[in-house]
Amino acid sequence: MHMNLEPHYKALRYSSCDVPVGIALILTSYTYFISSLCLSIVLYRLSPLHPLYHVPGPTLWRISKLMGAWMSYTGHQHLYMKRAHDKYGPVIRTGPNEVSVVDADAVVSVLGSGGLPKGQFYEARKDPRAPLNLVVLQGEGHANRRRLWNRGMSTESLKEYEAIIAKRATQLLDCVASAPDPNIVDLAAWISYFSFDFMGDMACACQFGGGFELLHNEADRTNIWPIIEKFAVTASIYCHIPWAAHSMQLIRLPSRDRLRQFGTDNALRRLKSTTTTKDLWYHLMDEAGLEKTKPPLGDVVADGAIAVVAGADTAATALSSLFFLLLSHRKYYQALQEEVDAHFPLGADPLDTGSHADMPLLNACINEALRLYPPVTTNGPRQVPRGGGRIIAGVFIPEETQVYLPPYSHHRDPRYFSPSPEKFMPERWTDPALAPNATAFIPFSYGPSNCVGRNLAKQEISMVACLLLSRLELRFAPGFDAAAWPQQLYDHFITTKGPLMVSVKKR
Ligand code: HEM
Repeated sequence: MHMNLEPHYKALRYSSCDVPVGIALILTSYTYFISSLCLSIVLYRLSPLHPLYHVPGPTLWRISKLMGAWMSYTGHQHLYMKRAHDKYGPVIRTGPNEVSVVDADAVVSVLGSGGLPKGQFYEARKDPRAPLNLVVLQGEGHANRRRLWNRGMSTESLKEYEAIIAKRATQLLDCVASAPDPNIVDLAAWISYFSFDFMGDMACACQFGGGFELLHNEADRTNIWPIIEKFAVTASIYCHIPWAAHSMQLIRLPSRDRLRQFGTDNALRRLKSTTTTKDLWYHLMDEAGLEKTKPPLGDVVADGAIAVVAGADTAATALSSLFFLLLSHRKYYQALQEEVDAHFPLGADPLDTGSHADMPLLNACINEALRLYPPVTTNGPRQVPRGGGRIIAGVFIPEETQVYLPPYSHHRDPRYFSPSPEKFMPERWTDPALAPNATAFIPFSYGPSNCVGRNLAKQEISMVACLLLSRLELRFAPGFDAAAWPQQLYDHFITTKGPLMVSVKKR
């Protein structure tokens, strides 16, 4: 029997000499390889073999951190996390090797001394071309640097800073009170100008010239604000994905480069100035000579820049949220104004800090603003070190897992803030019957890496609030959609915010 083998010979001839067929074969096998690899990773991450199988959470989050990156891109990570906690409970899986915990005891065991170190998330925030700043330092290096910062935030140091805050707060008052159209004033923008100018004075000697002068220029001519926000947004997205974070360390990021350049320029200007003012720089540089060895200039430059990043936007968000809440609740606006008037009658200086401790409503309103809209909404995670897991909130969490303790979700948890955790209720801080669980109140985090600038921030917020309430009558601008304002608070580690339009009358 004769078989016609011609077609088979043809096929063989084409496959051996036709290059596209070869490439197609390689691509096909590569695609099969990659798909089966991805599929096996996905199946492993969902399977009972994964050490975090027992922790509940949305399926897509268990599979990949791409969801985390996307949530940060939208700026709504805090809302997604809160919704997931409401659905799945206090300990949820937010990534293949990541959990989020809402639990007051965990605040102490995770963030307190003897808790968990910072991990992979903070690696992504390191600038490979500059010395490390306080936020990304760990262990002994962190403790040594923190000593300088603590001196810069002592009670005596804060006393020294009062005059710097007072000067900028008065400038803010003048700008807001003399706005060209008193019926449409963007209070959030002016407050941000104030806090950038103030942090510039504190950490970069901008009070001696060459500073940001956003208030004076009525605009951000130095472009510092978008530089910081761009860096914050970019970093908040890529630090979810370890391989992307490592690649980002290798490539040049314009916002990171500009931030570094900005720090260096400020340092040079500060070094040239002959000031004897004890600002933050004075302490970071150890100009008093209290350390055995002087800190290297590069470290101080890195910390000067992080002071502006960590201190300006956060305090501005807190102040803007405070005014938003007061304007939305006139009863409390008036009550607080009465408290301010009682402490600062005509002729008294509302910038005097001596009364702050005796102003219960002021402190309660600030706490409520920090509770409902914490300026660091989700905060960075800690990481379980190698060498065994930990029991956190009663759940075994294996080694190398990243652990978030999101302030936004803690602050709206009815176990800790009742009744009505979603409501602005300053009396929960003044009426012992309504006392919240203070351990779950973590706007400044907790433990050895908590916010070193918290007392400065409170002083700044109190001084500005007293001054504006005593000198101005504020209302939402006609037609302003106040209900939409909280939706424009975007979580990018720090918080970006929309305009807060008010009408202003002098009192
Ligand atoms: C209302 C205003 C502020 C809020 C809500 C806030 C909140 C926070 C939070 C949540 C952390 C993270 C701690 C952690 O990793 O667990 C932090 C760290 C930090 N904050 Fe603030 N902050 C504020 C204002 C300031 C100010 C005015 C400064 C002054 C320069 C400042 C400087 C820092 C620094 C340097 C760190 C790193 C501390 C360390 O790692 O040891 N913050 N802040």
